[in-house]
Amino acid sequence: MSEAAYPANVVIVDHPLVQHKLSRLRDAATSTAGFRRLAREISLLLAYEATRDLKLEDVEIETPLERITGKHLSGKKLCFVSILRAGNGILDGMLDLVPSARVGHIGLFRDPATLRPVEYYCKLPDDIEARDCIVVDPMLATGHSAVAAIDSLKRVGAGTIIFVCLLAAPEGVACLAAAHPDVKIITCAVDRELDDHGYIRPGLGDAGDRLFGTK
Ligand SMILES: O=P(O)(O)OC[C@H]1O[C@H](OP(=O)(O)OP(=O)(O)O)[C@H](O)[C@@H]1O
Ligand SMILES: O=c1cc[nH]c(=O)[nH]1
Ligand SMILES: [Mg+2]
Repeated sequence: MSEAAYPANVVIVDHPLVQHKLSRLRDAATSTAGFRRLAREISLLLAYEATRDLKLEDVEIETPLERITGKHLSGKKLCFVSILRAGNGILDGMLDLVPSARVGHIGLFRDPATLRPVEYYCKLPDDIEARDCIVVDPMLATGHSAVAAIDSLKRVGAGTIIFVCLLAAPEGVACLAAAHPDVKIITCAVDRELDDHGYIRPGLGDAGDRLFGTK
């Protein structure tokens, strides 16, 4: 997928720090501890991009020297939604930047034979319909997991939804954009292709296993 062919709702974060950290995440020699730390650091930078359209309103502030009109956040409150388990590797960095956000968890694993997601857990804030959601998962491969998670959020009436990942495959971008054209997709890169096992190539391997050291 050439850059010109991306759907309009795709944002590639080309900041030098993000691209540098992404290369270190891709490197097979990066340790579990290093991978986890890098995922957290890069997520904080992605959170900066994902929150750039938050609404502001005027607020009166007394500085030590004078009274001014400043700005503070207004509008809908935020909820981060982590697609378990690898989403938790992104969640921590996001919460570093927005510690007051509520958090939902949707547990999905990909059936290795069908590459279809199987839901095993869902816990969302009671007031989800009053919140905008940032859904986090490091990998957008076929796109089926992201579509299933966003289907669940829309069923319970979530507000605006943004999807944040580290890496996407062209197939995943196309699938998510077709199912949910209203959802902005923020990623560090769109890689070449999916392989026959549904892995992103060149990719970074299995994000969950690299984050948690399970293989
Ligand atoms: O776009 P898709 O083809 O649906 O694939 C992407 C999904 O695969 C990975 O999770 P995995 O199923 O390996 O579960 P894990 O997070 O528990 O490791 C990844 O974290 C996504 O959730
Ligand atoms: O490349 C991939 C695809 C799905 N899930 C991963 O962790 N990596
Ligand atoms: Mg995994």
